[in-house]
Amino acid sequence: MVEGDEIQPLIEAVHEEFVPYLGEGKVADYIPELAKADPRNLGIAVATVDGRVYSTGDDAEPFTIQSISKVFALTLALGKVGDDLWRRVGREPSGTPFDSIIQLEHEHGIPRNPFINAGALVVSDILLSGYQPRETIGQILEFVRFIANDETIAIDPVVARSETEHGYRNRALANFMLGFGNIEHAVDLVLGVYFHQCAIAMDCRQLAKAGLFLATGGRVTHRDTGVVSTLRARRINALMLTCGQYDGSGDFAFRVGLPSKSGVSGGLLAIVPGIASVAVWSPALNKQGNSLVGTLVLERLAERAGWSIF
Ligand SMILES: NC(=O)CC[C@H](N)C(=O)O
Repeated sequence: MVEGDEIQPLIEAVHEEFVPYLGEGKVADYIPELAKADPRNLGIAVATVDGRVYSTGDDAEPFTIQSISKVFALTLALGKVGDDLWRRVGREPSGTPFDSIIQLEHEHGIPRNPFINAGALVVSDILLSGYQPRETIGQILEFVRFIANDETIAIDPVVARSETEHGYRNRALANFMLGFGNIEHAVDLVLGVYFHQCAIAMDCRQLAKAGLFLATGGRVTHRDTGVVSTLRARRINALMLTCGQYDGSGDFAFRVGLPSKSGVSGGLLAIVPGIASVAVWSPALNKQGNSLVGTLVLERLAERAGWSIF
């Protein structure tokens, strides 16, 4: 298994190997601001459990983390309400696209899992309980800054506004679940929280550091403290493996073999339990709405480093 100083030359080699593929796939355009992304960007960062960070390519370029934020919002919500959360959200892969509404009618407004949009909207609704949207957004941002040990992480207001103006499907999902009694706050407030968490901007190094608590069994490396219990960290990893790539989760587990979460801006976070947290960013997407080159990079990296949970 590749470790320590062997990681930097490895990620540089994998970066070089996949530069010729940049431009394949399609940048998301249903949020107009995301359509401006350059499909030729590729950044890779690896944060190891000993606190070191290795990175290459466009590793210092911030991008909005979009659905990767669902991991952090879920962690925060589990901290607030514990296993009660699972009365309102399931834990099964959906086998449908991230913004699908189809299962919600059959399943009475209970989303399949917290990583599809419907599930994340319920998580936002849970986080809103007892707080104003501004406070809730502040709590999510503070949590991300804490786990990444980086106070400079911020929300991109232009992307948040762009999605607020065009988030028709998310509005439909929230209203539909409100009709089933599985949304408790006004839809605009829930969407406000959700769109702002999706617009948290980070570069690959910051994202890899933010995910590290899932590789350490729940501990942050910069302070001698736990964020979640080891059991909860394992369970979040289990959900990332089964649901983190939407209807591409099975193929991702087959090819990469690591718990992961994707975002429609082309970011990917993958966890190597006990070893590292890996962030890859390349904006052009595959059919499932996950980074096309990012997935290939993770597949090669996991293979060459000998990283797999299996
Ligand atoms: N897959 C994603 O990253 C989706 C996030 C995006 N903000 C949306 O709700 O559509």
